[in-house]
Amino acid sequence: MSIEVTNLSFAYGNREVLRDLNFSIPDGCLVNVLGPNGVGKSTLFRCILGLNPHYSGSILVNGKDLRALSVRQRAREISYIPQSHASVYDYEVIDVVLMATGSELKLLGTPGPEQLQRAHAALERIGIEHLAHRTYTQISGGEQQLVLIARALAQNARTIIMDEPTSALDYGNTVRVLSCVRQLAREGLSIVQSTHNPDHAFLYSDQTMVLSEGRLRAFGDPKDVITSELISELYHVEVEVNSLYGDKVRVCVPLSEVD
Ligand SMILES: Nc1ncnc2c1ncn2[C@@H]1O[C@H](COP(=O)(O)OP(=O)(O)OP(=O)(O)O)[C@@H](O)[C@H]1O
Repeated sequence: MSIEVTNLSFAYGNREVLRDLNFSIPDGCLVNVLGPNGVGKSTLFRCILGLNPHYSGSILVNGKDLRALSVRQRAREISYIPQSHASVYDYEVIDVVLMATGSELKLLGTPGPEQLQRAHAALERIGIEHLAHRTYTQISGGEQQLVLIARALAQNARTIIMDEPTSALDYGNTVRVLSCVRQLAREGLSIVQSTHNPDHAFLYSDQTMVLSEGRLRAFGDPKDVITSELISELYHVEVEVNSLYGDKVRVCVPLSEVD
């Protein structure tokens, strides 16, 4: 099992954000987490990553409690693409990606040909090999996001958490990245990503998790989970869920636009 969460609750001070969550994510599963702004998606991710260590309940990643591991050991289990970040790396893109391989090196060791090859392969996989020698702080926000995804791949962890990975990407890059993410899950990685677009969850998730008012509102096949009733309840927008191509694809249409 990639991630096992049992009776997880978490509060900032006396403000409870997550309440008694229970779920398991098997290996090779692509999970989309849906829920309104401020519901606690990033907070849940930070608990899983061990960055919010003062939770109650239990979280195991690949059978391990990450709070008990060193930063290096954690990096072998899970990689993380945060929602936003300050562009502090005044390095070439290839060096930013290479940093992901740091957990494998001895103290003060430098990356060797294997790490370099993996970093280039990750850039190629995301379709941005041409950016390898550009300065990270001088590429666009969307390009930086793609670099961070390549960096997560180069880290070689079995589980990846992505906090709204496509929020800064144009339509083409969104489709390319989400379809690459789905392929990575098919190859055995477990990927948990948050999204604000239920259509993405239909297209690019094996399982959809819905958080509402601190609780796990639903978790399962996106076609079972994403209904017009649930979307209306979560976002206070009336939608119709339409089925296309013999129900291979479903899309949400806001009723206010078609009435
Ligand atoms: N460090 C913090 N200290 C106190 N409260 C926090 C902190 N971080 C987040 N919160 C609060 O906890 C709640 C959950 O925040 P979180 O960022 O997890 O939501 P989210 O679902 O990821 O939101 P969004 O979709 O807008 O990114 C929010 O009400 C937020 O204001």
